[in-house]
Amino acid sequence: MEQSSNAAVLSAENNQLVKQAVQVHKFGGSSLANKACIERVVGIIQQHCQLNDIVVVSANGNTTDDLFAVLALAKSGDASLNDAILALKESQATLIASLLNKSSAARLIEILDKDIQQFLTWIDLDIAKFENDLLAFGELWSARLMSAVLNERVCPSRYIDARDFLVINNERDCQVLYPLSEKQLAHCRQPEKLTVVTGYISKDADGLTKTLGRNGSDYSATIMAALVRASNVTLWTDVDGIYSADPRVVPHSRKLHRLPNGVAKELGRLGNPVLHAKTLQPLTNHSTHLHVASSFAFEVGGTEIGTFGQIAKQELSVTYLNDLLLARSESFTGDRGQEAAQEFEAITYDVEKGFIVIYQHQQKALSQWLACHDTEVSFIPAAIMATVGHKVVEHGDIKARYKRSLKDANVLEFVSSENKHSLIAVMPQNCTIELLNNVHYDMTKDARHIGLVVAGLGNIGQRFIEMLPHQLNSIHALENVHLVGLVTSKKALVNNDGIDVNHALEQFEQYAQPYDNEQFLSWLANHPYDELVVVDITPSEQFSHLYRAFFEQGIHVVGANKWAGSAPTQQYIQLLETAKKHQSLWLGNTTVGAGLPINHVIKDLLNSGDTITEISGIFSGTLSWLFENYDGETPFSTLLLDALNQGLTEPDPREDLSGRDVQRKLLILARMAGFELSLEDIHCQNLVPEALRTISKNEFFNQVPQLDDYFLVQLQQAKQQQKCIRYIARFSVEEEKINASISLEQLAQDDAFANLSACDNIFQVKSQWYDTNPLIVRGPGAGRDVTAGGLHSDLVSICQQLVSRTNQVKIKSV
Ligand SMILES: NC(=O)C1=CN([C@@H]2O[C@H](COP(=O)(O)OP(=O)(O)OC[C@H]3O[C@@H](n4cnc5c(N)ncnc54)[C@H](O)[C@@H]3O)[C@@H](O)[C@H]2O)C=CC1
Ligand SMILES: N[C@@H](CC=O)C(=O)O
Repeated sequence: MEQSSNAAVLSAENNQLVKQAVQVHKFGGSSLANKACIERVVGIIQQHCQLNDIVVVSANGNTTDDLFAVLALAKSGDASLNDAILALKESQATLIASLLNKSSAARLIEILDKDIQQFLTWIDLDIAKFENDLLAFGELWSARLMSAVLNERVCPSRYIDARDFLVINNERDCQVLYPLSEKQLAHCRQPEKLTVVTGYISKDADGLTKTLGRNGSDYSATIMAALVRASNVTLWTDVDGIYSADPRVVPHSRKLHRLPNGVAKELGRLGNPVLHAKTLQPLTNHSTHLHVASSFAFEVGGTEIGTFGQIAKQELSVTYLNDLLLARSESFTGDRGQEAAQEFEAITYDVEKGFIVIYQHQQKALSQWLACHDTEVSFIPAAIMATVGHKVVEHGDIKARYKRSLKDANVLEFVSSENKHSLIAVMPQNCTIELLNNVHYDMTKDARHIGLVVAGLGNIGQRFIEMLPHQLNSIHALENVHLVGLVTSKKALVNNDGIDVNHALEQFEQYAQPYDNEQFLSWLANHPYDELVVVDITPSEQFSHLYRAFFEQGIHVVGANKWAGSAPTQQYIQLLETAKKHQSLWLGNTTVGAGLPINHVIKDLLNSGDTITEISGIFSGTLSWLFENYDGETPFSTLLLDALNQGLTEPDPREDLSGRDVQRKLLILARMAGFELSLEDIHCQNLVPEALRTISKNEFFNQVPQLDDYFLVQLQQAKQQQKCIRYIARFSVEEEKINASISLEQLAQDDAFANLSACDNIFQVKSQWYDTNPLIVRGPGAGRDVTAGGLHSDLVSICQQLVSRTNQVKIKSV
């Protein structure tokens, strides 16, 4: 088979990456179940691994179960043993032949034959002595095959049987003898070959094969990370992360993008199906981050476990463990109770009340332990349900909510865990799926973390930020909104743990860094929130070109920027389609009339079945303000600079005077009203003299008095006829013919468009229902407060819509 283009990255001669920190990638059995799965994994390795990384593998698919079955048949002397061994051999041989070229396959099948012979010899001798050796074949075959496939298709690779270096004390504790294992591993690794290591197996000091127990391969991966001081471990599995409850039974569980170490450990201890407490043990002493990601959807971001700030610390999850025992005894009080809890790694306990909760299989051992203490004990079947979150026991409100949500359940005991990360309810019956769903709903219904990125910190952007603290504190829909990014044309400040909204602009000044769009988009693609909203308060066409990439990533946009809404027709339609396809929301109400609700009016008429036939009025706050104030006494140019200083005009006021700004607004409204047209279809009278159109903005300001004569003449001519001048936009449809124009008109002094407060916009809408007596929306159409306020209104509206969204759980088996 041909090598992929990525193979070069991993080839020995051309490897630039060897010196980067080592990463460990672990692939579980379901990720390696068949040819297609293994090929997917090879693709992941090509994309995500460097040559000096370590790949840890579990046994392919159900191989371990099959080996256990063979073991059981061998022990019982069942007649079907030979058939079972043959079937196992066949399935391995088929897998090998499907993935490798003929000669490599033949070589591996020959070794497989020898392994099977070895099986048979052990069975003849005494299989009970070789149980672990037999089970170890699952991982051994898997590692051997993966390494051969990598050698053939990707890069030089070598597999290592973990028993050649990994030594543990015993199977019960599985404590690694680190110095010895580290030394032995160093001998086994070859730097120019990608190492594939068997998960799940190890040996003890006597050289006997030992397994690492349930989910042992995950533990193998983190042990490997500790041995080589890896920067990162990725557990590639069949779920795309850790959820706030088991997503197989709680469909509305949320993915937890980032989990603090302590919380993850507690979750593992209390029954999370993906994480196991043992897995996290080797990572406690150094700064390795752990990722859980799906090998079936590797483009979807998984869960990162490590050290994080405030936002990640707010996450809550609900977990449970059934089939436990609640043991009560005098011996479980005081120091002796502590001792028992430690000895049996109690799930929970209370030394004042004298109880501990353990697994049912521990009953015998606990009874033996108690026998020496000569005290009464009572055992009752029990289950626990826990709400887990960073220091959750310190939050009285969460505690109260948890108790309320369990008020109808028969809870025997509530316990706050010692590490403070869980509130545990002990119940005398197994926890039902229904109870789990109800409690999960109660505990997490408000949890939906929304990241907010603000692009543009000028005139309007700064006001938006100033208003933000009050908004976040007072609007319920914004409860879980976190400011995480600030962007201008030159610099960006991004903080996954949140930017202090009260000092956002100062922090931007202090910490923002130069950036480029690629960096920005790559950060957005990997953001750790349930949703991300970008608020575009730039005047930039270039920034509007990023919308498509935003939408492709499911990011929502609130825009004051008029470029995207008035883009060429095909581009605009494509944007709408992309947003729809990826369920991205896009609101741009401030692009027309600042905060005025003209967009709501038009949408409502259309949604109700009306047909719009005309839209006309004054759509420029700047030009409204100028012509309402211009009486020929103060020069027009002085007024223009005044409007600029009040924040009414576009950053370059020629956008207003040229009619371009109004042209865009008319186009946006006409599109909203359901018509397909482009800027070129709108005839526009440009009020900027030719000589001032193409010069720089600064030069324009120097020469701005050149405007004065023209406007004085226009005003005088109008006055001679007892009229005034106003810049009017008109759009109408007659027998499917569209007329759209913008021009300086002379209006009678009592015209509806001639008597506005300075800066007001007026929108006159005619429709089938509002025909002879048109509908009018009027009010301030520009300015810092109304525009920033309008943007906040859009943000609230998006967040309200997002609250009702449920997560798409991506699990292979669901
Ligand atoms: N002034 C008003 O009353 C209204 C303004 N608007 C719109 O609000 C937007 C902002 O206007 P102002 O605040 O007056 O502009 P401004 O010029 O004061 O500020 C613009 C900001 O955008 C940033 N920026 C420019 N290009 C960028 C890029 N490519 N990437 C990232 N950031 C970029 C600049 O660094 C600056 O921080 C404009 O689109 C304007 O049309 C909309 C409704 C009303
Ligand atoms: N410059 C614009 C600002 C709002 O879009 C205007 O004056 O209307």
